Amino acid sequence: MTEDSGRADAPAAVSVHALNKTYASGLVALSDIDLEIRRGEIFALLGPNGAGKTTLISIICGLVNPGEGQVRVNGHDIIADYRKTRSLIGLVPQELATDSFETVHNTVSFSRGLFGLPRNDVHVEQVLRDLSLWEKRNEQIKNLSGGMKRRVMIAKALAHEPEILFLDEPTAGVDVELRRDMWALVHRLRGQGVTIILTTHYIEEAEEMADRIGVIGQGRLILVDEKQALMKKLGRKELRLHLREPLTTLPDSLQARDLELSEDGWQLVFHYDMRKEHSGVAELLSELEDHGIAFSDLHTHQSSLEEIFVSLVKDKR
Ligand SMILES: Nc1ncnc2c1ncn2[C@@H]1O[C@H](COP(=O)(O)OP(=O)(O)OP(=O)(O)O)[C@@H](O)[C@H]1O
Repeated sequence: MTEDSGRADAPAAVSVHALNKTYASGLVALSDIDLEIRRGEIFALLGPNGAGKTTLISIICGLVNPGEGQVRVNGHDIIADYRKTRSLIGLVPQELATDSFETVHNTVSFSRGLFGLPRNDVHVEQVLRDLSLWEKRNEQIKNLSGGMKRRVMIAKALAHEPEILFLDEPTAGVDVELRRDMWALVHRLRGQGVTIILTTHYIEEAEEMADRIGVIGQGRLILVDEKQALMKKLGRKELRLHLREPLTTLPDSLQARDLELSEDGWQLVFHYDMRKEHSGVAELLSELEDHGIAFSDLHTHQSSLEEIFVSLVKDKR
């Protein structure tokens, strides 16, 4: 920890300004990203495959060259102060680095040395114990199961006591036990003041873990919000009623509801918040009955992540 951490005027853990990235192939992976990640928070970058999450965190971690724009880590520029910013960051990548003849303990201990830090067996032991790797400390990495290798990747990322930990798709293909251990570890680290940034394409994962969520789609940061506020926006469900007789217009008393009539007049679509105790569905159905509007079929539908992104992007325009 630096002496200025926790101060109200301390720089953000990560500050990204006007960042653009176009790969050599011509693919625009990031467009005009502005983002501030606060110290000590758990921030989830949520987006579908190919949205640009890995590109963004790889730039912050110094693994991919930024195109245009500025990225600062604890106030230090990632290019001008590369060594400094890299030493503040721990990264658990999506891909497993496999097949090492080195032992678990040495791998984690060497990783610390790569950042120019002195040996610290107490810290390494703590990290290995936290990740249930202590019993395996003398195993060669190549002999470990996939789950254990993933634990080693996390241990390596923590070896140099980073202030900011990046987890790229941390639970993709991970067993329940590791998932649980990982979340416990994340909460412990947060308790120590570590900033945690994770990428995910699961709303549930972002919901379970994060203080704030940034939604990214097609290289654009669509919105950044407190988890509670965002989950409210994402919790919309749709009820679709197929009518017995087509309607030409909605009765006046129904106009105020979040209700749409399809163009052909055969369907009514009602949007409601599944997180609210009173969805309004019962009232709607009884009002329809009062108006003599009968339906032959109904079904409900919860917006998929993809649709939510589409609607969020649309709302932005
Ligand atoms: N080295 C590269 N060269 C060219 N294009 C790339 C490169 N790396 C990624 N891309 C492309 O950039 C876009 C963003 O990829 P990125 O891996 O950042 O997305 P992501 O949100 O992390 O997706 P995923 O969850 O699938 O990892 C994708 O269209 C991807 O194909």
